[in-house]
Amino acid sequence: MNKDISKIYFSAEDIKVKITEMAKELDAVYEGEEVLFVGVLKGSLPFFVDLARCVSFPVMFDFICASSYGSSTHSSGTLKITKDLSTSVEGKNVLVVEDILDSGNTLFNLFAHLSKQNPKSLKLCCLLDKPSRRERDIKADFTGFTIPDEFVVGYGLDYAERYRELPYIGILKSEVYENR
Ligand SMILES: O=P(O)(O)OC[C@H]1O[C@H](OP(=O)(O)OP(=O)(O)O)[C@H](O)[C@@H]1O
Ligand SMILES: Nc1nc2[nH]cnc2c(=O)[nH]1
Repeated sequence: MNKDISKIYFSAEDIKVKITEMAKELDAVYEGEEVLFVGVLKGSLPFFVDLARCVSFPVMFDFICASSYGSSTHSSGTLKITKDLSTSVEGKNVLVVEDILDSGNTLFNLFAHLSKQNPKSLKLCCLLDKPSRRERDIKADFTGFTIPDEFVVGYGLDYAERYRELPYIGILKSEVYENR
């Protein structure tokens, strides 16, 4: 285990099992449809590719690079889009694929941005949900794990750009961010 992690919350195997369950849920909703998966970079990347390979319907890929955190464990509340989508979402089934829904600031603002572009449908799929920290009225249509108010890293989730490569999701030792 990485020395900065105090506890593994979800192992690589736990994540794999959960993604298989989520893919079945998605298959039931999107049967016979083509879906544009919109990955919110950078944190969603591992989840995005693993999920896309597990579903049975045809998937198109696009990515938006949006962040409201920077090098902090608290949301700034404002969304910075550094790379927008490369295709139009108009008339398409759009599934936004995210690693975590926390304050809701990022996804609330992103949904406002995407819904203006008239997609056929617009839904949200998050691997993790931290409802106790919500500041905006937003819910995921598909959720993997609901977690308490702890800052987690790994499987795409970073702290100051580190730990994204870990195959599991764990809790970062508080001294790592308290000592910065
Ligand atoms: O609900 P919120 O409080 O807005 O938090 C959720 C957002 O925080 C993380 O992104 P981050 O801004 O850290 O960027 P990253 O994906 O590049 O790590 C995560 O990927 C979500 O986009
Ligand atoms: N790495 C990480 N990024 C987040 N963004 C919002 N919540 C979190 C979290 O718990 N961990």
